[in-house]
Amino acid sequence: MTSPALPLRVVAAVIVRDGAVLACRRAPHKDAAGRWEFPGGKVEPGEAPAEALRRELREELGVEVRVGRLLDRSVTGRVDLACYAATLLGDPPSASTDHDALEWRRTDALGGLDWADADRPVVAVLGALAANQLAAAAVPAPIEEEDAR
Ligand SMILES: Nc1nc2c([nH]c(=O)n2[C@H]2C[C@H](O)[C@@H](COP(=O)(O)OP(=O)(O)OP(=O)(O)O)O2)c(=O)[nH]1
Repeated sequence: MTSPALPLRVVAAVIVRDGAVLACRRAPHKDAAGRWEFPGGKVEPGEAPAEALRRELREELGVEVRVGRLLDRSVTGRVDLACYAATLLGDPPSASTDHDALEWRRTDALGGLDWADADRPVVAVLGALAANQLAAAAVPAPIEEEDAR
């Protein structure tokens, strides 16, 4: 008898800068090519979510981030996606190993993109946040490593 596949534990960063967030389009060589998402990836065994997120952003965008609050965690199909607000510690990324387009957008302008199904809940959360709430969420929580374990 086969058991249902376990959810895939994925973390993603909503990087906040000057009132906008970074949306990324999956490159042609990735699954779900052409769909928009927030940068991140799979959590490895034994890794804390914030640690996985910092590793993924270093690998794919070449940036260092400070991880802030958990904005949303939802399971959609096989994907268990936890999205954290984050801020850049240096310059913004100019390219990605996993994406063929990077766009800074205000949260009220995210709806026009073709988002991955798993990202729709966080896009709805972002659409309902005021600019000051978004900025506050990007400030790191003192217990960031414990969030959403
Ligand atoms: N990074 C990321 N992945 C997402 C999002 N929404 C969503 O459904 N996914 C899915 C796509 C993939 O099935 C999975 C994560 O894959 P990935 O390709 O980004 O992760 P990875 O770097 O660890 O994987 P890999 O290239 O080693 O296979 O989660 C999102 O907003 N960000």
